[in-house]
Amino acid sequence: MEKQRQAPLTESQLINIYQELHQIPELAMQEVETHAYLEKVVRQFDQTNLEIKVPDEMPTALLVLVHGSAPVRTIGYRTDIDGLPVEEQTGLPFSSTHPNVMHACGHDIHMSVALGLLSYFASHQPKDNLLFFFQPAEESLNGGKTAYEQNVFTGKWRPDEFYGLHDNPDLPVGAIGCRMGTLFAGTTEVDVDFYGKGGHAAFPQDANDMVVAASQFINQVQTIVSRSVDPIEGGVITFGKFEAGSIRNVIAGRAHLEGTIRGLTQTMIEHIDQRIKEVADGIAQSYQARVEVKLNQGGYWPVENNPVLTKNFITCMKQAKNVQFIETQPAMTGEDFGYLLAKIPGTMFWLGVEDDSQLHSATLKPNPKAIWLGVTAISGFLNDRMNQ
Ligand SMILES: CC(=O)N[C@@H](CCC[C@H](N)C(=O)O)C(=O)O
Repeated sequence: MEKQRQAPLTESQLINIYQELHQIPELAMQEVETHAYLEKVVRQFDQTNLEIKVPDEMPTALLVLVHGSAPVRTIGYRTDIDGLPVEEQTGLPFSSTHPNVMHACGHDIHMSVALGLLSYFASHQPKDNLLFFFQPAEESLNGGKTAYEQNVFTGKWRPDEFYGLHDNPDLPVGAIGCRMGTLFAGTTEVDVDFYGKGGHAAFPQDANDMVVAASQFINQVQTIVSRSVDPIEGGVITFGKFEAGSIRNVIAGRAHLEGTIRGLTQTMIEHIDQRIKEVADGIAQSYQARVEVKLNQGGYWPVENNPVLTKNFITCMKQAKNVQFIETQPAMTGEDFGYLLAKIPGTMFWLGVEDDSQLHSATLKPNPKAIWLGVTAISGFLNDRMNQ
């Protein structure tokens, strides 16, 4: 018989938590205030079946194990906790209080859902063990991979299967989206540095202008996806950062570019990586410049949903009376949960937050009603899974 304990968090308490978390976004591996907030909330739950671990190797991570009543497995639930270097422009009364940092990817929604689930299972002891992993550094620095490599998931802290969500502004509020196979792309971070010769703006013949070389490079890489990638498979190359020069009348001797490459298979990512290097070398040669290309995939592997667990997840969500389930297409967003799913089988899925703004936008305003709907849908699934 399940023992009733202290009441789980209510919808309005969870929305309040979301608004408080929204105000304190922090960048990858710097999530000190967020970590303290999460730990404070978790310690207010009924502790009877809870065990908390803060790994020495990753002090902003938080693991909470809910001991089951008759466990046959440990089910993992992962949420990311970091923000982005974006200056918020939502005008919300609970906007970020941290200059130039914002929860522009909805990780505040993710954390609130996880806390809702955890508070529910702290009050209603699950049958299986449940492991909640509050993961730092999803947006950069691949916190998932780092945690795995630092043996955070050892012994009783290793889940047998892993689940995690990402919010989606294009889906109706509270809808659950998922698909068999690849959900998200793999990504590679790419840095390109062109080195030439600075000089006076008036004497271009004595200099070697890297604004021109890097601009040509940017134009030419646009042809990689349009001319070297199978259109049915697709791929993405975006350079979001271009730095060169210091003043109008000095020719820049250096240009620095930062971008991201995306593909739905590892083969495609490696193909695009190779073409980037070739284009950069060609530009360097034609402009008599030197170029350095650095590619780093880290843990951003394609997010491959496990066939058996995902079929079960989709079936359960489709059958749930209170859940709107939508079968989605693969997306070119990246996620270091892809690395964890390559090590531990599981499923990633979307939670609709219905908004006109896109992820990573300064005006993103996810609909907070998604939190309660998400908690209801996912706790239903987890209870279902534990009875199989
Ligand atoms: C869901 C989402 O937006 N994820 C990020 C993941 C970052 C990937 C990595 N830092 C890169 O840029 O390659 C995304 O940008 O898709």
